[in-house]
Amino acid sequence: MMLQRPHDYFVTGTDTEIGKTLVSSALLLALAQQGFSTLGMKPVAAGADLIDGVWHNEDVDALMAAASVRAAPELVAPYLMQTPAAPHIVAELENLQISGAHIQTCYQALTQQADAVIVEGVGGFCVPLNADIDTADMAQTLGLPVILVVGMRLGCINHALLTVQAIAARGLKLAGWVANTVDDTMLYPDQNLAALRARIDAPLLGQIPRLATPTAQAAAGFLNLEFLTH
Ligand SMILES: Nc1ncnc2c1ncn2[C@@H]1O[C@H](COP(=O)(O)OP(=O)(O)OP(=O)(O)O)[C@@H](O)[C@H]1O
Ligand SMILES: C[C@H](N)[C@H](N)CCCCCC(=O)O
Ligand SMILES: [Mg+2]
Repeated sequence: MMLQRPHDYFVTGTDTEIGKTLVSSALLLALAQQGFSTLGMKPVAAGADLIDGVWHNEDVDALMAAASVRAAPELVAPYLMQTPAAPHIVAELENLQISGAHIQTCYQALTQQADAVIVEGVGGFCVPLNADIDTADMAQTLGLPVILVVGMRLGCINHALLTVQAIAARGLKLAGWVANTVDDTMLYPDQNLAALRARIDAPLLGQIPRLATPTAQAAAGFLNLEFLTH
């Protein structure tokens, strides 16, 4: 059995497009500020553009830019698919067999190259990867503590609490959560945050406002990893 690495985490979210990549990139910077070498991983990426003959995915590029060391793109993003849609559908269309064992092999190779590896999921916690496994299985296979990004908008309380239940049901530890402002016109933002704080038994690692320029640096300024548990 592999020894638990103290600074590796699996980042999931309440939905797609709610700030997982922004927070993962910010975590990479915040951990580097603490003196750790860092790498990001996006095992399953759906949506890519051909630039100068190379397929690029925005999340993968962002995670590689925020990492403190460079790793081979095929380890950082072992399954990079062209179409921005549900991964199990795209994988089938692109004739890709997504394998949890291969993802684990790539993750283990990355652990040889950095003190901290931050793995970003795809979409929410229970997104299928093929007929047999979903992202929750991937987190379980990697055995990593989970950081939950809650996209703060109306409806997020239910999504967050269901995700917390699903993480616990997989026997995984919720190491912390981040409140990321998706909709800054949401009514009663403080009360929504309080409702989540009262119900999520894990530290709140930061509250990120709607940023005019959503860079990893700007987001990292709103994170406090002091209470991050493993
Ligand atoms: N706090 C914020 N302020 C301003 N823009 C934000 C904020 N959080 C996220 N965004 C923007 O919203 C978009 C979605 O964020 P991000 O890519 O991090 O989501 P995601 O959860 O990783 O999505 P996916 O499911 O596609 O991986 C990006 O354009 C990002 O820059
Ligand atoms: C393309 C997008 N940005 C994500 N990478 C994939 C999101 C899949 C969501 C599937 C679902 O829950 O319905
Ligand atoms: Mg992302």
